[in-house]
Amino acid sequence: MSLAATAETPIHAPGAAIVVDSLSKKFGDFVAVDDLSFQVSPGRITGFLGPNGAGKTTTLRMLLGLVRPTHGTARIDGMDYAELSRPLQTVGAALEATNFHPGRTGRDHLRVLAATHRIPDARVDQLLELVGIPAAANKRAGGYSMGMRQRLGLAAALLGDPHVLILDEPSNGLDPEGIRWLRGFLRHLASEGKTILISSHQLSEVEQTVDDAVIIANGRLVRQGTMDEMHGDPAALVRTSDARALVTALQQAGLAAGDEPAQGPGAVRVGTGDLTRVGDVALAAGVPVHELRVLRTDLERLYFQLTESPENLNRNRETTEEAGR
Ligand SMILES: Nc1ncnc2c1ncn2[C@@H]1O[C@H](COP(=O)(O)OP(=O)(O)OP(=O)(O)O)[C@@H](O)[C@H]1O
Repeated sequence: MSLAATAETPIHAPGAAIVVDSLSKKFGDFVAVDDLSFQVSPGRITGFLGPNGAGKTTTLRMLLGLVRPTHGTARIDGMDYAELSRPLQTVGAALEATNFHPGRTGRDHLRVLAATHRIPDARVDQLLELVGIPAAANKRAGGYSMGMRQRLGLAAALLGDPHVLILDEPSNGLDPEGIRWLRGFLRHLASEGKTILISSHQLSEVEQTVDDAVIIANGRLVRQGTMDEMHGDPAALVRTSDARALVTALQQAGLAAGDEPAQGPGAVRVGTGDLTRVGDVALAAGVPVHELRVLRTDLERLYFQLTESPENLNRNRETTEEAGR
């Protein structure tokens, strides 16, 4: 089943473990989250994306029962967080990478958490190994780098082996190797059937990690769907020394084709992802081909188009003129 959806027609994912429905949060007169609806499917990594101040953390905090919605619901397994009988075993969350007692070692931090939920110490060591900080486990968390704190937060989230994971900006502070590690790690967890929701204000960072995306701006949903849907219909880019002859040949073969000046001289866009077919048509027409590749929608550009369009322009961004008043 396709997860195709627009801002107006939210995803209805069968068996969704996370369901946000008409969710709003006001702080005084300020609407931080505005009638937001989306669902998150098991076995998939969903990116929760939006610029700074868009309302991502507030939404995640409502899912975790830390902020009370003004209107609507944010449910996990069909329940408010407070209704979950085994919360740590249901949902693991890492909201901030800084909330560790600085004087406590990483291992002790996890042990305290484990003890209060009757989770054996063996699980703590297993997790420290799994997130790649066994050597740092006996050092005080106060001396951890941002990346190490992220890994410790991830271990804490996984302590109860929950089937839902909610991670706020998990790649913050990770170096490129750490980001690659995180990507593989989350992919492995998703392959086990876990439901994973990760927030980020940087699409480029999560683009290769997520299967689905929910994009918000100013507290409102602006787009959601699978990454394939975000990329749009497949197209081919072919570069030739005779664009006119190639376009004619492609059109005669029943393919939509036209010049694509944005891609430079001699570029032709073809409405198919089937590169073999395009190459065969060019060969049959005797037209030289200098380049042939799949043309994808630039997601970063799409993200900026969506989040910086006039109606979605970031309300938190004051002009210097306004700031000076
Ligand atoms: N307790 C609060 N009281 C008043 N305003 C708040 C409160 N919490 C959040 N806000 C405001 O709500 C808006 C959304 O904040 P939120 O932290 O949810 O955004 P975000 O998308 O997570 O941003 P970032 O990417 O910077 O973390 C911001 O303008 C923020 O200042």
